[in-house]
Amino acid sequence: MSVHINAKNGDIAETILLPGDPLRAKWIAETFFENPVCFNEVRGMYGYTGTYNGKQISAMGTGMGVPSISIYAHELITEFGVKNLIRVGSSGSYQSHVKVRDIVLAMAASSTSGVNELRFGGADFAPTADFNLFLKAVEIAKSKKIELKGGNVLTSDEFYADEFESYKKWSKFGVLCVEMETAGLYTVAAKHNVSALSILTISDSLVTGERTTSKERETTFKDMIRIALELA
Ligand SMILES: O=P(O)(O)O[C@H]1O[C@H](CO)[C@@H](O)[C@H]1O
Ligand SMILES: O=c1cc[nH]c(=O)[nH]1
Repeated sequence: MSVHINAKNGDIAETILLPGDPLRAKWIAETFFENPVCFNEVRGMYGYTGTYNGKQISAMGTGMGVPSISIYAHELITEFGVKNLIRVGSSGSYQSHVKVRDIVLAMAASSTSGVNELRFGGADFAPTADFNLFLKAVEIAKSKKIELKGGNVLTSDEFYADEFESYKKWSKFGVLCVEMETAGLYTVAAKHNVSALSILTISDSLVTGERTTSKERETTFKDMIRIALELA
């Protein structure tokens, strides 16, 4: 048992899927896992372990933002021995060629979060995906004929930016989309020498203003989850 996770040693698999929304973790477990068992309800941050194709696998919510995912990633790694942390999140597009419902693999995460500036005394740290998980995700997607995009994403500390137009600077430098956790996840994984990958589904576009309905999101999220499940 750790400060925020009420589980015993062995309750959590080496590979865990990490959506921001704890109800998405419950949905993943109930939809895709065989024999899902809930290991955490502390703060309503549901965590489940089951099997998929005979392999043990877990899913747990992380909450929103770098501090929240950093707490859960730290405890999962240091207290429960988790080795592969796969974020399965939603994201807003910054590019006209990145369409609503597309799936993006975050190769790296730029950030407006101050955590790494503090940690590295003002110097930059480039949070990056685990190369092997990235390659494996590409192969899985190919075999399932699921199209992917890959590149730099922005991990923002703001969901409601003061200046909407500020996204255009990132867009100009090729950043594909915005979300709120990947830079934190990749940094904590790097610190503890374990593997992490963020798979993101585009839920809305800052360029066109388009948004998916919750029903459409469920279907497209399924493709992202089908890739993530096979990374175990
Ligand atoms: O859908 P999730 O995984 O929560 O991800 C995105 O959605 C939340 C904002 O609505 C932020 O957590 C952002 O990163
Ligand atoms: O963090 C997020 C997630 C989806 N869409 C956004 O605009 N931001």
